[in-house]
Amino acid sequence: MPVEEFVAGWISGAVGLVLGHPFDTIKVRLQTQNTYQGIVDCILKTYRHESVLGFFKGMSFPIASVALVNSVLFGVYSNTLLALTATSHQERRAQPPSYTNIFIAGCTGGLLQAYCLAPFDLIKVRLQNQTEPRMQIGSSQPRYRGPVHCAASILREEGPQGLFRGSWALVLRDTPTLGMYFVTYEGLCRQYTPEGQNPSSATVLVAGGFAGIASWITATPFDVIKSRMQMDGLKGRKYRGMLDCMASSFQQEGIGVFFKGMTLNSARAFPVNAATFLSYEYLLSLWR
Ligand SMILES: CN(C)C(=N)NCCC[C@H](N)C(=O)O
Repeated sequence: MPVEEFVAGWISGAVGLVLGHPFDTIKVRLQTQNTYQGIVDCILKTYRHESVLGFFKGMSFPIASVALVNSVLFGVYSNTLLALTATSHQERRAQPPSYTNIFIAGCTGGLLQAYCLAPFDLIKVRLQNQTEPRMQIGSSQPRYRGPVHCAASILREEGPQGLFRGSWALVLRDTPTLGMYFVTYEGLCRQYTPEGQNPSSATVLVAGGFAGIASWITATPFDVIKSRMQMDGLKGRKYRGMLDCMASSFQQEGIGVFFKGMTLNSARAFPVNAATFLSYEYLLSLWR
C-alpha cells in the first residue's frame, strides 16, 4: 500500500486548516448561537470580546488530528482508486480513471475520515462556542479549560458515546460530498490540462478551490445539523436525534436554517482547498 498519499494528505491538510480556522469559528457560532445578527456582527463581537485569539479557539486539537483525518481521506481515496483501477497516482494522468470510480473512491475516503474526525470535530465545536475571553481575572471562566479537559469532561458527563454525538450527520455530510469533491477536482484538472500532462500549479489551485466550494455548498445542510447535535448535551438534551434536530430547526427557523454558514463555508473553502491540493500534488511530485 503506497504511504506517500497518507503523508502528503496530512501535511497539506495542516496547511489548509490554519488558513481556514477563523472562518470556521465564525461559521460554527452562527450555526449554533442565535445571538448574532450576521457575519460582520459575529466577527466584531468575537474580536471585541475575545481579541484575535477568539478566532483561533479550538484549533490545537484539529492540528493534532489533521494527521489522522486528512491522511485517511487522501490515503483511502488513492488506495481505493488503486484497488478499483490498478493505477497508481503517477499512472493516473496517462490512464485517467472514470468519474464513477473517482466518486466511489471519494465517498469511501469521506466515510472513513468522518469516523476518525467525529470526536475531534466535536471538541473543536464545543471549544469554538465558548465566548468567554481568555485569561481575564474576574471574568467568568469557560466551562472547558482546553481540548483535553473538554474530552475528559464529555467522557465523564456524557459517556463515551457523547464523543460521537452528531457523527451520523457528519457521515451524511462527508460521504457523498467528498465523492463530489474529488470528481470536481479531477474534472477541472482534466478540462484545463493537455492530455497526458500534469496540471499546472495554477490549475491545481483553481480546481482545488472550486472542488472545496462545490463540496461545502452541498455539505452545509448536514453541517448545520451536525454542529447543533454536537452542542446538544452540553446543557441537557434538546433533540431526540438527528431527524428531530432537523424537524425542530426547520419548524423554528424555516428552510433558511439549512443554509446557515454557507457563505462562510464557501469563502473558507477556496483558499483552504486550493492550498491543500497544491501542497498535496507538490509533495507527491517530490517523492516521485
Ligand atoms: C465538504 N467537505 C466535508 C470537504 N470538502 N471536506 C474535505 C476537507 C478538506 C479541507 N480540510 C476542508 O476543511 O475544507
